[in-house]
Amino acid sequence: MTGILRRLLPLGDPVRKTKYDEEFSVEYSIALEYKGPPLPYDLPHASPVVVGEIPTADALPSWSGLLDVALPVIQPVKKKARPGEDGGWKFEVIGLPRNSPHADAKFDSSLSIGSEGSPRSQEDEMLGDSTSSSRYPCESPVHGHQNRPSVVKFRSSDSSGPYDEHSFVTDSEGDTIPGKPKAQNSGKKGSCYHCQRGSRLTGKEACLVCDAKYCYRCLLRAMGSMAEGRKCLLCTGFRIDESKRVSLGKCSRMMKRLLPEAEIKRIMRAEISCAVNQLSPKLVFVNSRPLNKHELLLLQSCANPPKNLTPGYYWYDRIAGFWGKAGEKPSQLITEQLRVGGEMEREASNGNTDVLINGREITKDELRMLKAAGISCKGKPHFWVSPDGLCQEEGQNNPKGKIWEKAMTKITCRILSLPYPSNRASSEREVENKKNDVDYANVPRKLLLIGSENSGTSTIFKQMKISYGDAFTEEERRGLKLVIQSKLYCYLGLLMEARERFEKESLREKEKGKSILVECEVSDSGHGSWAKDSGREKGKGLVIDQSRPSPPGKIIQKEAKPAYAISPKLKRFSDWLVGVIAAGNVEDMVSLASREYSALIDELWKDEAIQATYNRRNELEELPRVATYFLERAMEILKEDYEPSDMDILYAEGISSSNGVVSTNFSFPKSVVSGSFGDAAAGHVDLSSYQVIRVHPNSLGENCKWLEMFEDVDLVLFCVSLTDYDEFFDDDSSGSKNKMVASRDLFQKIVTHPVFSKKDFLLLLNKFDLFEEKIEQVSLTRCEWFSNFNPVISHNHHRGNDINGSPSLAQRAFYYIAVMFKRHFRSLTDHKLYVSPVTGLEQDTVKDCLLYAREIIDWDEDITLITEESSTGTEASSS
Ligand SMILES: Nc1nc2c(ncn2[C@@H]2O[C@H](COP(=O)(O)OP(=O)(O)OP(=O)(O)O)[C@@H](O)[C@H]2O)c(=O)[nH]1
Ligand SMILES: [Mg+2]
Repeated sequence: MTGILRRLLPLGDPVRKTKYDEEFSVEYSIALEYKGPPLPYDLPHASPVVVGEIPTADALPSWSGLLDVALPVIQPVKKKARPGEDGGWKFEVIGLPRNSPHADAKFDSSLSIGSEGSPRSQEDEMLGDSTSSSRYPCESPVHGHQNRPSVVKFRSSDSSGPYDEHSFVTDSEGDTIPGKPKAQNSGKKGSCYHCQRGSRLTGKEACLVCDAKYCYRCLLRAMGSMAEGRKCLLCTGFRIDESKRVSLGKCSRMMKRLLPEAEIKRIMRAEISCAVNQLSPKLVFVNSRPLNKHELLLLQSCANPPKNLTPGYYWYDRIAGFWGKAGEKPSQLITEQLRVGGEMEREASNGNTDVLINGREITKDELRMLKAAGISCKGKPHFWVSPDGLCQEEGQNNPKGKIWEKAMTKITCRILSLPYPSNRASSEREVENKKNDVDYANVPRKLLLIGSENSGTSTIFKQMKISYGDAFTEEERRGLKLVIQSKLYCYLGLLMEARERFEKESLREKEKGKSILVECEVSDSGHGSWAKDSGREKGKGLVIDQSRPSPPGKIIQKEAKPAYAISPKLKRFSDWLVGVIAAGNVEDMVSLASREYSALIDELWKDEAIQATYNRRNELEELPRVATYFLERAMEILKEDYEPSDMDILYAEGISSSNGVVSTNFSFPKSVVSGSFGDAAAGHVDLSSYQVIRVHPNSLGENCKWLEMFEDVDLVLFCVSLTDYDEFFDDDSSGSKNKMVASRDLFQKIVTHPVFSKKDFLLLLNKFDLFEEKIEQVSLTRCEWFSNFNPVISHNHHRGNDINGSPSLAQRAFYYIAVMFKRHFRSLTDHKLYVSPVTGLEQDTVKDCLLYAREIIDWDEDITLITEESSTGTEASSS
């Protein structure tokens, strides 16, 4: 033991951050401080949790969590209901994670927020004892915590996986997700963990985290809105019990009886897609090495991925594609040649036959399978097996036969539970092999798509995928839906901020004495109702005679209500929304409680002040153009059952919420034979497959170190937004920095990275459509790098070629920029830079880029071939 943990103190009072309406959920932010012996790490802050759905009287924002591996589990136990008092949460230490250096530390068993370590208050007493039936969900004897001792002993884990069930793991983004021990039922065996009624035979649903099981009547009370799927309220935010991963998204009959279909769909989707429930790469060991997030992604997104991948130790034969659990025979044939995990060891599958396949000693069952395939194993040979099953002894060019060709192999594999390639895959391979003896000839050409922030790489990637790649999966669509909905809230937030600005402006105008008059129609009661097209300024001193009543129906002028003002209720909501956006919590809010707000959003969007702000959107620089596309359909998009169309996906700002590495595969003719892109049916066409991998610069790590992952790409597509030339951002080192110059710097970093020293680069100068508009308004010389741009402009010039056929201003500027990049590239390398204009939102221009990319790759391969042939020719003649 290293010391005694005295108490957890709040850093100031818990703050009720925002509360904008009684009937909606409340958000709290709590910060706790550790007072004790020094710890070797920083304490994370508790993140606010929004609890949706629970009615006000019972609303109890629940938060519970491990502060860190070595700190105790704490959870709120009671709300002090003193009127006019904010917060007032009492916390109780309920246990310690295993392996904690403080495992035998002593705790104050009840710790109060707001009044340090105070004993139970009168209010506590009034609210009742936590051991009896309670008013709040988390006070109830869920998990059997009703008689909480100061330190709870956890049941030890029986898991043999590479993780400690209660420790923290990092998710795919490197964030820490706490685990939780199994709940213990304090009632009789087999009863509901909540009401403690029923028996083993009573239907129950289990929490994915702590495995507490609830009966039909208690399920919703215990699990609330199930924002992360089937988890108790107190388990929200915790990672799931890995043994339950296979049941993610699989709905039980009880849930079907309990909830409407749409609700079940939402819950199941949340369960599969929410960030905390994702498999952590660090828990998957391949050939004795834990994966990183890129490797896990590669493994999960390959053509033939491992089925039901859960944390554990696996071995993988990269050459033939065999995959199995460590120490066991192969269970599957997955896509070969994936760069994941470490090197396969001889003992990987615990074989004891002295016969080796690709360096692994095979098991007895595999030996039987080889015999059934007619492959002689006399003399304990070491085989080299290719993905198509071609078997030859190491170091000899003498094929022993193909494993998968014999009918007996299939039967033997069935009997011995060994993997066998699926019909489709094996027949495809045969066709391919017949077509071309070299098996690796059709390995996809890899294109790496990268560019600085906002350059349009995700739009181009999506355009490629929609047009030629594999369709978006259900999961990808769900991710995109979250991206679209979150961005929509951000656009609304921007409008709110602008509204406030406009309101202040108009008040200032008013103070100066200018009044705004609007036309309105007199109603039956003699009052004027506001006309829709309000806002004509009439100047100072225009007096309206209010004493003479006007007849109904007559159009009169009256002073406008303060423009851009909104009701207090909308103002509260607006402030709250802006706060959520500023705190970067939009996605959580969308996935947890979005539908609670739809009525308010509807009201807000229809409000005159917001509409008036929206009508001035051209003045809002920070509001992207695509915002219009989504805002006009706000209500449709924020609905629960909204399914984004391909167009919505294309216009969305991003590909997934994590913005990590994404890839797509497609095929199109190898050379320009058919004349039609991707048209395999037109005549004899040699198809090549391609893979486009899009990487966000933020995920490249310090000094772009992750670029090493892409050493095998055939072409780098570097994307630059042409409209960046007059845009600036605040840079830590150099103050305000031009975005085009920043793009050039990133380009230089990538071009000069050692793994790319011999790579071809195709520069995509994107957003040509916007550039054409901008260049007419803003000179290219706004960017210091382009200060020499001085085109001779014809008098007849207009957009597109002028009437004499000479290039337009935009085209000249484009060529100039292209030349500047080419010169820069030349100064860094000894080869040529290819450049293409593109408009990411237009399919044709993206298609042209792909055709160009194909030509560069094909041409490069031809040149290599010619060079190789001529050099072997020279050798032959000289010898
Ligand atoms: N008009 C127009 N807009 C474009 C074009 N390409 C991209 N955009 C828009 O520009 C914005 C940024 O594009 P993205 O594709 O998200 O850019 P990105 O490189 O993925 O940027 P980050 O993910 O923010 O780093 C989006 O709103 C796109 O809709 C284009 O060619 N023309
Ligand atoms: Mg983007």
